[in-house]
Amino acid sequence: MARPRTLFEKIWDNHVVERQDDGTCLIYIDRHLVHEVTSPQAFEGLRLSGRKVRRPEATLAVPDHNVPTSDRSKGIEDEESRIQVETLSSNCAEFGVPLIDMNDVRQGIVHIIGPEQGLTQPGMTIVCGDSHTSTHGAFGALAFGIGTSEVEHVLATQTLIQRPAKNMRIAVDGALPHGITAKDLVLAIIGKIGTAGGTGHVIEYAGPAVRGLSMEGRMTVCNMSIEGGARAGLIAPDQTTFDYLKGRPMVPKAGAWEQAVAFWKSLPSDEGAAYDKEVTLSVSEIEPQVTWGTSPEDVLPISGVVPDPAAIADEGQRQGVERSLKYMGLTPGTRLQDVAIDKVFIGSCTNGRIEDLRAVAAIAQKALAGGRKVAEGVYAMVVPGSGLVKEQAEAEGLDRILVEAGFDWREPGCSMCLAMNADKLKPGERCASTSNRNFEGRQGPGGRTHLVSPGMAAAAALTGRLADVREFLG
Ligand SMILES: CC(C)[C@H](C(=O)O)[C@@H](O)C(=O)O
Ligand code: SF4
Repeated sequence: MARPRTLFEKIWDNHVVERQDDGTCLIYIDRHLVHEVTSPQAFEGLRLSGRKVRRPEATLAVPDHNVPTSDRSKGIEDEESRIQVETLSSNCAEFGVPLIDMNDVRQGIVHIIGPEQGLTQPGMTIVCGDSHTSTHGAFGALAFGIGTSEVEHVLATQTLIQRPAKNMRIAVDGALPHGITAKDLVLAIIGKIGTAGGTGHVIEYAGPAVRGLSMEGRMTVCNMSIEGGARAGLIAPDQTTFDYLKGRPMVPKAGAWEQAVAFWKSLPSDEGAAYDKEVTLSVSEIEPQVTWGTSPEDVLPISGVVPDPAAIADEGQRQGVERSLKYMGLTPGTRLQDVAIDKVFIGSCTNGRIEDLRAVAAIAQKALAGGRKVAEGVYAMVVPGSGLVKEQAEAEGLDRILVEAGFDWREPGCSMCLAMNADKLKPGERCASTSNRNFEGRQGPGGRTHLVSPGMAAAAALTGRLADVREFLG
């Protein structure tokens, strides 16, 4: 009998074009997503060497990082951003690459539109010049970020030179308690394994708590694999996956659909497949999570207090925490729930999907019923992950609830996840954010980021401090 293989090994084996003695492989790439930040030099490289794009139909481009989230009819005010976005358009026109442009209703964050359009499918290899390409692993696709020179290589050849990653399995037991989401789950995982925990590995998430997640939740988990140091995240495809994909524009139709599903069902890891590293976590007791420092692993339950560096024996670690607290403007021992915030950012490829916006609107509606709105002095923005997410939210009336409750309803894009557009924190401002990185300056120079789930971000907006979302749930 054949050796039992993991999901990762199956996808890898299916895509090897050539294997060298040292294990390095040339692998075939099924889909290539492109955005404006990491593609200009790649197209320039093609131009200089007189090469074409090998498979334009397997490539899809969209501007997301530099687009404004305010009215777009006047174009982009910031010159650098405007040039980035215009360059993407002209490169796509020149090389015949399909483009969803800024004014197309399907425009959005690259990792939101791939799944939405059905470009992302189980068993595929998917790359993009962006670290959060790991998001697509939620569908059981091997998806990872690449650098600009690799973007050029894939554009020119539809292949990539890679060494196989190691296999890591994270099994999540139990069921998520009421009010606890995929975001809390992945933050808790990173808190446990650390930001280097997955280094050199592809993480396969398994266990009942993962199986019980919606596709949106699975994307949130896989999205942050990169923050746990992993090359990619993977979740075996199942009925939840097939139901999400069915009928999407780019998935196989009619007879080809049944064939595709039959193949997808062969992908999950075999019984007895070996992993290089295994971690088990139980979530039945976990609380909503919130980061206090400048790394995603600096995470605690909302009932916690700001850690005290004096209690840390290791000098390097102690200095790291001291530096984080200084940057974050936090005092050891402060209850996290007493930390006042200035801004709230709801969006990003981690939490900018329809389910996320529904969770926020549900809390806003409860608050409104109790006569509450976004707290005095707090600015809370909601940035849908794509134009289609925005349209869906508006069809459900979520925007009206949010606006009535005092939230700002914006146009889709990366926005204040990394502040490459006009949406930025001012120095010293503190933000509850549904994004994935709380690095120094990530949301604007001197800005302070606390990573939370959408419900927690809504609770922070309504109370003006880091708050426990469960206070708002019946
Ligand atoms: C700009 C881009 C290259 C970057 C990434 O690779 O992830 C960005 O999307 C981010 O989230 O930091
Ligand atoms: S939303 Fe944030 S994390 Fe996602 S691609 Fe954009 S900048 Fe990167």
